Amino acid sequence: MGVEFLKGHGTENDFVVLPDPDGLLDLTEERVRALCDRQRGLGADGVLRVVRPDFGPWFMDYRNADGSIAEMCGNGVRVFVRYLVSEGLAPTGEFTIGTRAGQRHVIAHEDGTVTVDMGPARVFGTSSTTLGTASFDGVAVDVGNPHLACVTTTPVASLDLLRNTPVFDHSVFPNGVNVEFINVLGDGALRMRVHERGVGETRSCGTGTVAAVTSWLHGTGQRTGKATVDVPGGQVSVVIEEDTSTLTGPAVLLARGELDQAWWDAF
Ligand SMILES: N[C@@H](CCC[C@H](N)C(=O)O)C(=O)O
Repeated sequence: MGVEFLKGHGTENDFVVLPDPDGLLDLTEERVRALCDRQRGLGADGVLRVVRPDFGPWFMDYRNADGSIAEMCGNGVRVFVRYLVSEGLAPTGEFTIGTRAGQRHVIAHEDGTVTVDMGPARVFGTSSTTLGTASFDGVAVDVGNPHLACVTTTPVASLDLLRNTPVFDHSVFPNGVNVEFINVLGDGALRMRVHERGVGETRSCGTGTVAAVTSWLHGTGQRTGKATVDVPGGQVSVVIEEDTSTLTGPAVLLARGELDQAWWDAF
């Protein structure tokens, strides 16, 4: 028997899902890197290991494509929830899951979309980033994981995030940072591109969209509000409240199979 896997995505932020209810898989950094590699592995932005702890709700063990561990992944939660519901491990409707950033209340809707209570989005300062020769000012936002969310009038479609890696201030972000570039399309309508810590550019980042809306509101002197966020992989909706935030968007499972045991054992 090989290792069971599924492949899924949330607005094209894609994940390998590894069901591991009893926590038996030895998910090393090297295995994560191999799984996420788009040539020698299945290819993904990250891995979601599905674990059932002795106490408490199903736990999402999230890993970035480079093998690093992150506290939270908003798109990952939606895909994780879709997996639990499709397997009959959780009901359509409301329940709670565990993440490294704490427990998250979710709603699995009948139409396949998922709403995630993302917890508070906390502004903890301002900073800037350099991309190539251009500099962007932004707001530092903690959504369980760190973000630098930069609202800019430079069309985000024109940015070269493939050849350029955002340079950031390590004294503000000692553990690295996810960097968002945001255009305001209208009241309550944003467009975003993102360079994720531990991955590179992705086609969507759920926590990043929450940071983006928080940054836009902050810039307009508001603490609460809502917006849709267009990302290269689709669109999500974000609501920012005083004490918490929610993210709603699609979640897709597209394949399942078995990893060859010899391939797994090679790492
Ligand atoms: N794509 C995720 C965020 C994943 C973690 C991030 N790369 C980090 O290191 O903090 C999302 O949808 O939120």
